[in-house]
Amino acid sequence: MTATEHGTAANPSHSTNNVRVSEFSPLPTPGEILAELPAGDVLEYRIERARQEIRAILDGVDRRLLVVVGPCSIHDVEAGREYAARLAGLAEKHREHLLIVMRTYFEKPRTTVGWKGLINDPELDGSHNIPAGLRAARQFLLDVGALGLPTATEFLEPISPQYVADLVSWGAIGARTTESQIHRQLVSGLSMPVGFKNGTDGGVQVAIDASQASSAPQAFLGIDDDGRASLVATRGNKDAHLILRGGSGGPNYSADAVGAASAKMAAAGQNPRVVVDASHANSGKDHERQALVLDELAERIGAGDSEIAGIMAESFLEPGAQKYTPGQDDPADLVRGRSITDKCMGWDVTQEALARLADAVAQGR
Ligand SMILES: O=C[C@H](O)[C@H](O)COP(=O)(O)O
Ligand SMILES: C=C(OP(=O)(O)O)C(=O)O
Repeated sequence: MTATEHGTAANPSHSTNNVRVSEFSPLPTPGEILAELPAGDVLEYRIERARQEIRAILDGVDRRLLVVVGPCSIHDVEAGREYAARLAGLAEKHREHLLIVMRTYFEKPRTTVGWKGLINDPELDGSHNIPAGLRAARQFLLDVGALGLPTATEFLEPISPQYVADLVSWGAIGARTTESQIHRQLVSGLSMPVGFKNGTDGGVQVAIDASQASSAPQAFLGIDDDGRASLVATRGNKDAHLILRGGSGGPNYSADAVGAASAKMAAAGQNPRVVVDASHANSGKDHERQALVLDELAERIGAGDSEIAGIMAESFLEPGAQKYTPGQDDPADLVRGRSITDKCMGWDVTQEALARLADAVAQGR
């Protein structure tokens, strides 16, 4: 007789299922949450128009620069709304040269453990009130949309997009999940342009493969609007593209690195125009370096670069970041408008960096 963790091999009626699951808590269905917090015709029209504009920039038809900018993560919706209102002003000011899309990131991939974002833990205390998180994320997207500002997010979970993706104009798959078949399949069915980050080791081939895989039709397991497990058949996403974010070997935003990555995308039959992330490994996660990276990119754009379709930057009301551990730290002690995940550029630096990018586009495109 073999002893096991839960009994003996002689006791076949003992369940072998969900041995390490402590709870299943049904969520409201996507259909229920969408009915509670509907987009409405005006916002749907704006989102579709923003997606078309982003597509045109990625294809080089619209000569503006796509600028995906905003907090590393949304943890305080009220501060996030203030940031959005300020950014909407900049979007209007620079609309001739920049298409500004706000980072509204609600799901954080962690290197090990840590706060996983507003959807997973909206109360920042480890209580994981996911129904409240889904509603908070959706309400935030509605609020930002009402300002006329398009939104961008990372899709990290295969189920959460059903609750929020209709309100998103640009999506990303992160460096830690670009190689995942689940995420590539997901992108093949998403309605907006989606960029794949290169891997955390700096490898771009995984993102090129991802772009190819997601542009093809796929069939996989997912859920429908009623939350039913479903076979999902997709048409493929023709607007997949590459995001260069640097890697463990260092940055990859130099003209040579961008040129090489762009040529590899073209050779694979994928969009050669790329988005360059000034943050993450391209700035060594140093928020002050982000502005320097953006200036270098602006210089090249001003000199006529045609490979950079867009840039990404992490920015919030206050510069830097503050350490926060759910269940240990008190949310009441947090500095308002400062990131609790990666370090962000502060507002003043952001304004100046975007103004220089707009000037560069005016000069070079
Ligand atoms: O942008 C976000 C972070 O870089 C990513 O989520 C990893 O964060 P961590 O290394 O702090 O877990
Ligand atoms: C997690 C992010 O980036 P990366 O996947 O490049 O680490 C991000 O942009 O928030």
